[in-house]
Amino acid sequence: MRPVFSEAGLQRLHEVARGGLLCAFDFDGTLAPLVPVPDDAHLPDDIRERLLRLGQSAPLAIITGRGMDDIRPRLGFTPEFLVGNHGLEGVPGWESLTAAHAEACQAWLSQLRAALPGHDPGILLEDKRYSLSLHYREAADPPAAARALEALFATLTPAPRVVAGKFVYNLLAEDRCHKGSALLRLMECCGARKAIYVGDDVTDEDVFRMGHPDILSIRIEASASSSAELYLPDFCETARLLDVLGERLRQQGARNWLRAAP
Ligand SMILES: O=P(O)(O)OC[C@H]1O[C@H](O[C@H]2O[C@H](CO)[C@@H](O)[C@H](O)[C@H]2O)[C@H](O)[C@@H](O)[C@@H]1O
Repeated sequence: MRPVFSEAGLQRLHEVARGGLLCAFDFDGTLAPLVPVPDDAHLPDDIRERLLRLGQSAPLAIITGRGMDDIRPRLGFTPEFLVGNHGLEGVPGWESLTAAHAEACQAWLSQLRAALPGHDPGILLEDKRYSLSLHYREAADPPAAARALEALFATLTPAPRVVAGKFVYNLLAEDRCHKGSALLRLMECCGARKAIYVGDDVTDEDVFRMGHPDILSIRIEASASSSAELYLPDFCETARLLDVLGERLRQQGARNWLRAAP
């Protein structure tokens, strides 16, 4: 992994920052700072303004683990593509696949609601209809809560795909719909030549590990185990990345081809 703000990193950024680029972002930890309570997360005004400016030069996609009903009001603007539930919701053409996910979630919900009262009260169950998140950031003993949750997941039927994140476990139905396949589908839908994808967590690795030659992947925070090509040291550098990317696209005369010319 190389830093974005290095000679080699900027060269890669400049290579992709031309017409035909789709700019895609994760939400929590990438566009919005992480906060202890998931419901308190918000998009900072200065990031929203930068995204609106960037959106004049390239189509925007937000691909988040949150449900669609949750993410939409947090943005305060409408990107060309909004994908929720780690790629399960909002991808054009995939609408018929969601019913099986909803059914699996209902089964897990009733089993978890019966079992969770015996566990740390700091564990938070987030029902996102097509996937579930179990947060343990606020547990009295987070490592013990994580171990107890993992043991509990092993008893669930049908067996979920468990993806660990930042003080969270995501329960997903086994499927090929994930952030990586969602991004490829969005590129196909809008005819994007290249994409840039910025994310910070484990489900973003579904994009990074594809190693797709037309996708420049950027992780927030360096990590030896990540497959992302470049990194930003922390969330505070997101604004700078949006500025540099936007400026470069403007210099290249790039236009958001999905919007009518002004
Ligand atoms: O794919 P993302 O947009 O990054 O969403 C991933 C999960 O984000 C939220 O949880 C995370 O952010 C919370 C707010 O900062 C934080 O409290 C929590 O510890 C993090 O795991 C969201 O609640 C989940 O539904 C998303 O899957």
